[in-house]
Parts: sequence; structure tokens; C-alpha cells
Amino acid sequence: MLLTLEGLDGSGKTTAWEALRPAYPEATFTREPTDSWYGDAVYRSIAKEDADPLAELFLYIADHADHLSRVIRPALADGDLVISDRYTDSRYAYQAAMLADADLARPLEYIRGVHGAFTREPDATIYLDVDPETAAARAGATDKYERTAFLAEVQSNYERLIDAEPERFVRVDAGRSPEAVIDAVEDAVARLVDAHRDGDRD
Ligand SMILES: Nc1ncnc2c1ncn2[C@@H]1O[C@H](COP(=O)(O)OP(=O)(O)OP(=O)(O)O)[C@@H](O)[C@H]1O
Ligand SMILES: Cc1cn([C@H]2C[C@H](O)[C@@H](COP(=O)(O)O)O2)c(=O)[nH]c1=O
Repeated sequence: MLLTLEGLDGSGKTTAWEALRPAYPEATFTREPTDSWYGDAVYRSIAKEDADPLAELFLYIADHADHLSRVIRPALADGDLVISDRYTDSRYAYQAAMLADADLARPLEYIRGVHGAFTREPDATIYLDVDPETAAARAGATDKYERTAFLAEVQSNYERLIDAEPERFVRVDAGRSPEAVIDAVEDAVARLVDAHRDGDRD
């Protein structure tokens, strides 16, 4: 089963992802951008204010392709539970916002289309829902993504993704204390894993 955590910068994904580890010692915990050299290239681009957004998109896609073949597909083939801190929805939400002014008619649909040919869709996605101001403040506003106005665009793209596939997403109110958010994520993951296991038995 492939479970992903999504949300704005500072929504608390990594905090929740780390908190899940003890309950699922056999699971594969992974993330995007990855810690490979493809992921390093992505982080170099993130640090460049004037990076070309289309070139940046394809760095993320290269990192995702490597992540799929090296980590995700082998773990799923072994029957592992895979929990990824960010995955394809981050690309659809963030890079569609980055490409909003580019010469592309429908950036979100374009990015989904490129992935459609090769990706593995998540079985379920937990969306940590926090307002853009709180997100930017928590994240520290250290790079070009961690700005309130940009994160508001990203948030509206996430909402479009949720509207399109409401059955895949579990929304968690991430404006609460870390303890409350972690409890809600742990409950959601336990329910999703049980439901998936029951489904496998049918
Ligand atoms: N519910 C919360 N309330 C207040 N602060 C929080 C909460 N959750 C996380 N934080 C703090 O906000 C910062 C960002 O948290 P975290 O790294 O978990 O978020 P993230 O969604 O993974 O962000 P990014 O996508 O930028 O990596 C950290 O300093 C963390 O301690
Ligand atoms: C996977 C992915 C990530 N991003 C952005 C979102 C964050 O600002 C940075 C780094 O991620 P981290 O979780 O803070 O380490 O990358 C993105 O724009 N598109 C993506 O596909």
C-alpha cells in the first residue's frame, strides 16, 4: 500500500511522518525530493530564485522516476507499506503554481499528463490542511516557495486535486497543536491500513 503525506511547507508533514515510524517498524519510510543525486539537483534548483520553472519541473520528474524504480516499486512488490513525505501531488500543486505564468495553457493538467504515463498513483493521501500565513511562518520563509502569496496558489491547486479525487484524500486540520495533528494522522493511517488489509481479503 502506498500512502502519501501532502500539504503546504510548514504544515507538519515531516513531524507526522517521523511520529509514525515507531508504530510501523516494517514500513518503508521515504520522501520527495529524495536523498539521491537527483534530489540534490532539485534542492540546488529550489535555492535558485531565477531557476527556469519548466527545467525545475523536469528535475522533480527525474527524481520521481528514480524514486519509483529504486524505492517505491520494489517495496510495493515486497508487500511493504510505503509512507512517503510528499509525492506526485506536490508536483501538481507546486509546479502548476510555478508555471502559472508560463506559456502552457493548463499547467496542472500538463504535469498530471506527463506523470500519467509512468507513475504509480498513491492508494491514499493525507492532506495536512493549514492556512498559507501559518505555513510560511512555520517554514521560516527561507526560499522562493515559502511565501504566503505563493503558498495560497499552491493551496488552491491542492483543493482542485482533492475536489477531483475526494475518495483518495483524508483532510487533517493541521492548524492545531503538533500533538493533536500527530494523533489525527496516526488515527487516519491506522484506519487506512486496516481498510486496505480488509480489502485485500475480499
Ligand atoms: N502543529 C504544529 N504547530 C506548530 N508548529 C508546528 C506544528 N507542526 C510542525 N511544526 C513546526 O513547524 C516547522 C515545520 O514542520 P515540518 O518540518 O514538520 O513541516 P513540513 O510540512 O514537513 O514542512 P516542509 O514541507 O517545509 O518540509 C517545524 O519547526 C516544526 O517543529
Ligand atoms: C516533492 C516536491 C517538493 N516541492 C517543494 C516543496 C518544498 O518547498 C520543497 C522541499 O520539500 P521539503 O518537504 O520542504 O523538503 O520542495 C515541490 O515544489 N514539488 C515537488 O514535487
